[in-house]
Amino acid sequence: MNGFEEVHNFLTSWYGIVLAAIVAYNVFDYVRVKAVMKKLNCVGPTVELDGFFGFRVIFTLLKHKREGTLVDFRKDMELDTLRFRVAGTPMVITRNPENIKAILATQFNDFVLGGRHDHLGPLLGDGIFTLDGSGWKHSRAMLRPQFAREQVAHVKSLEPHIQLLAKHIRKFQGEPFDIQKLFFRLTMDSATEFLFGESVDSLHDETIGFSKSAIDFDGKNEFAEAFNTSQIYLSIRALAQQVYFLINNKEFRDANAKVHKFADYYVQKALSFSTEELDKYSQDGYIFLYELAKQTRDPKVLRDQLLNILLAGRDTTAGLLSFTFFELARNPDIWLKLKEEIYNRFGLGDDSNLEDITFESLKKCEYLKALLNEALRMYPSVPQNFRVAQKDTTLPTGGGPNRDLPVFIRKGQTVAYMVYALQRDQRYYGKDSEVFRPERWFEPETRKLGWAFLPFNGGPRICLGQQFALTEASYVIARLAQLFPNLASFDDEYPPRKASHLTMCHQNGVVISMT
Ligand code: HEM
Repeated sequence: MNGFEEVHNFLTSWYGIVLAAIVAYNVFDYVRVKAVMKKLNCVGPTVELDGFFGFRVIFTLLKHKREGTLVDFRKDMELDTLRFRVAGTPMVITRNPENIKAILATQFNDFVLGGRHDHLGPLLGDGIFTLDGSGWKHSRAMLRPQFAREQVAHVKSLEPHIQLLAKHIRKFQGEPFDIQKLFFRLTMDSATEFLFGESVDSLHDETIGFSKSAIDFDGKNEFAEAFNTSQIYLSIRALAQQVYFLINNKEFRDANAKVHKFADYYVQKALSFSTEELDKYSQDGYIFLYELAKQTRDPKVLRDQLLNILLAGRDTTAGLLSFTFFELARNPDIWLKLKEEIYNRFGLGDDSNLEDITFESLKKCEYLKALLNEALRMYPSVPQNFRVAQKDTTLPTGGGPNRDLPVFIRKGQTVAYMVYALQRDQRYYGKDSEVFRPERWFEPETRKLGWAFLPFNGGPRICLGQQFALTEASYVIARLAQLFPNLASFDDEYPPRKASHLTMCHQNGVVISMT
């Protein structure tokens, strides 16, 4: 066979055709991308050398996850914006505030949530947190008014949960305990009460004299645990990206079924009431489900939206409280200043006037506000997040030799934005950006931060529960300062190891003592 015949045979074989198609596709794509980049007046993202197709990155990420340093990975990267591959899949990451503003606000319509609906769908269905486009718009329009009304009212309903939390703390009699575990139970109880009209009472247990048999219906006791289990699987599905469907075992499906059973029970109860009855029951206290049931009678819509909000609001608030107490316990001077403010405004001890602690009066506690800002800066509950380009587009800056030209983002490209890294960047927070210092929030520099402080996101998808969360966290902190003036840390590791699932918390808990 001569050379010509060999080439002819290769080109007409199946593998020859496949290879030629791949080459042709890549040439066509290259030419197309060059033309689009010229039209959009931008350059390609700076590409980081990432070894063989970026397979090394997977091992690096897993190592960081195991060690509780996943969010610290990339924090100190030299460039603001770059592209690297994770097991062959290109990913652009940025911590530049201008780029983040473009993704979330000025070029909002160029980006979508990507695979979130597939990853979280088995538990959350179609709701504000999982939907894009018109489905999201509709959800947001429906849910927004509920938050405006709720903001003012909800501190009173927190007090019974605080009393239970205090019982748990007292039972340790000054010995060290993990307060993070208790905060996760507290926020589950308060969130279920606010959303469904009845708490799952996960803080009720034998150790403080409650019997487990005191339940209303089958499934209530299992709910909190099932929700936690399901959330772990959801975070693994989100990590698994395109192969998310492989994570779908019986434990996950059973946990979802238990959560749905619980939610369905309350949805059916709400649907059995007329509008007048719903109004009457709401008079005693705000119930999210009952307000929503006045707008829609569709049980699936009600269930999905409630679970979306529970997922968005519960762990985030528990994480904020846990990190705040972690730092308070390590910093006696900050704890002292906080107590001074709380005692001056609301008094001290069991007999302080609870009526004085309201949404409005908490907002006037400037040191408490600075403390929460600082906790959200150093430990944002959502430390990194993703969007996917739904068309060829650009990010405003980070490309070219001086890293100041617009960067090309192709359709389908995942862009990760690193809030944790951004909020510890010395360019915005100064040389002591790694120091927990609430006082910085009284300095003029922090007024100019703009998009460099983003714990609640920005743009049209900004957190709906921001005021709700800050009010709840403020109330819990103020009440604990009144009830337990003495606080000590038993965590000897700093910086703390952080577990990063869908949200961030302490990998090893927050061990403190309180009396
Ligand atoms: C410290 C507490 C909280 C933090 C740090 C926080 C942070 C965030 C962030 C970063 C997002 C954007 C997620 C994204 O678009 O990918 C978000 C969305 C959302 N949050 Fe929060 N959140 C907190 C508490 C709450 C609470 C208590 C609620 C409700 C009771 C809530 C309800 C929501 C909802 C409904 C969304 C979706 C908004 C939309 O997509 O239009 N959040 N939150």
